[in-house]
Amino acid sequence: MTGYYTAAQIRAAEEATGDLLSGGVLMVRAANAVAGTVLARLRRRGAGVYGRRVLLVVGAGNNGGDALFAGATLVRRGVRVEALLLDPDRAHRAGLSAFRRVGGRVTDGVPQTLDVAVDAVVGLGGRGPLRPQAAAVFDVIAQTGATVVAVDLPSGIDPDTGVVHQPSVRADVSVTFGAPRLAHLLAGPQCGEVVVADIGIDLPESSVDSPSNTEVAQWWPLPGPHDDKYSQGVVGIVAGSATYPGAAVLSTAAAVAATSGMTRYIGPAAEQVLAVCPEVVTAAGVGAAGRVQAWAIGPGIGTGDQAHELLADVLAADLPTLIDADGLTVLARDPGLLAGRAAPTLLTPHAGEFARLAGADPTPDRLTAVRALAERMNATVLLKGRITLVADPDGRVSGNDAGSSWAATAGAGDVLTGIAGALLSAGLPARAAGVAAARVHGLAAARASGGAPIGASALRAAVAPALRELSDLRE
Ligand SMILES: NC(=O)C1=CN([C@@H]2O[C@H](COP(=O)(O)OP(=O)(O)OC[C@H]3O[C@@H](n4cnc5c(N)ncnc54)[C@H](O)[C@@H]3O)[C@@H](O)[C@H]2O)[C@@H](O)CC1
Ligand SMILES: Nc1ncnc2c1ncn2[C@@H]1O[C@H](COP(=O)(O)OP(=O)(O)O)[C@@H](O)[C@H]1O
Ligand SMILES: [K+]
Repeated sequence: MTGYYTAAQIRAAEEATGDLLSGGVLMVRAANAVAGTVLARLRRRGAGVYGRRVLLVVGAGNNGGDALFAGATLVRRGVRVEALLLDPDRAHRAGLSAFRRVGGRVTDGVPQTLDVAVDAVVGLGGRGPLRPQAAAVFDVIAQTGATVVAVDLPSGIDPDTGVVHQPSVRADVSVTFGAPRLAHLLAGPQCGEVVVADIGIDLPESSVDSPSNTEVAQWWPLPGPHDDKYSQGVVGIVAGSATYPGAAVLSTAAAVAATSGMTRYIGPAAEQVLAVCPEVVTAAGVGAAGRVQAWAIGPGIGTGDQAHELLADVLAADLPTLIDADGLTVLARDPGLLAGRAAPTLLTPHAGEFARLAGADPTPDRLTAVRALAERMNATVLLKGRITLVADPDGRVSGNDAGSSWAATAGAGDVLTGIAGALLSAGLPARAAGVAAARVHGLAAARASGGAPIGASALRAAVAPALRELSDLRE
């Protein structure tokens, strides 16, 4: 599990090292990591590092200090390094003299040919957008095609909320120290590859995490020698309508693909569902469904009285329940439906449904917003998007970066509902079910796409190949 930290947590851990911080040892370690990352990127762009060109864009704080010490190391390796000081009077003193001592040059402009640009404008101390002077520098850098290495995190991104201010730096790689910051999850696509360097600081367990693929693979329920169709979880899907039969097909078929065991379907699209998945067991209503270990309700059910009645029936069963799409719209009008529930509830809104439930848009600070709604609803809330965030009422959050945005297509949410519902029925806790489903959903989207746009049916069809790939990681 990778934990993500606030700036205050990182600063506290640095301070706890005492002499290592005050004596500059931490900064030397950080600088070594920056130099190592720059050298690796220079090698990736072509043979040798001697004579290659690197520009350090240096701000007024310790973030700039990291880059100047790294620059000194690079100069000693024969790299042609120049430093552009945004605020020369406030540049890190010791760093600047170390850089100058070995022959590092200070410059006023961006060289025309450049291999790597180092963003050391601001790190944990950054507030607000990139100022105009720095923004103009990075505009010119973009034209050189240089690889952008961010020290700690790209400047212009809030370390704790991941808010990407405009303008801000977009990095190819971010090299950070001790542990990733919240921004590396919340603004993942802006950070590029994240390299975490050990600088010898200790951190407590984080309340925000993201599982590795191996962890997701270990959690995933697979049939064992003593399993039968009931022991692995039966999920009941309530979805679809005469207007939206597709939602029923996508969510039910996704549940069938996600786990073994049994999938039941309740709704008016039984014929269409059976045409795609003859293994699904259909029933006339929630009460007539027979044995079910978890419910997933909402895609395409409509928002009228009948949908309300269905949701009330499902919730009254007090089994683990996922509520999505129209189910969320109904719930937003009558949040009392959740009263008295003991079983886990997983709400899976996109931004619009979130706003209906919370009364306000989840942006810009999605982490705070999803935590607040989970606490208020006393339910686990999965906020969809490129970065999916799954919050428990106690404030713990698991996140997933889909890695690409091919899943941003109509019906993809129905597929997520089926996958997560199946995991709930297998007994996974709501937050784990949500984040594991989001991970496989993202992998399936990337796999189905291969660079071309896809529809939700293709995404659903790629769930099995994605799971096959994951199962290779099981120990
Ligand atoms: N203190 C240490 O020994 C260590 C510090 N580390 C580095 O130090 C960084 C934190 O250093 P600081 O606390 O000095 O803070 P930063 O260097 O991140 O930024 C602080 C400076 O930037 C200015 N600033 C804030 N927002 C700005 C904006 N949008 N545009 C332009 N300027 C802005 C502030 O006025 C302040 O002068 C970390 O991110 C990390 O890179 C690491 O080297 C580990 C050890
Ligand atoms: N930009 C994006 N990148 C990756 N995944 C995304 C992106 N936008 C949405 N998704 C994912 O795709 C699905 C879309 O769900 P939803 O908005 O409910 O669509 P629908 O209701 O049409 O099925 C969710 O799983 C969501 O997390
Ligand atoms: K930076």
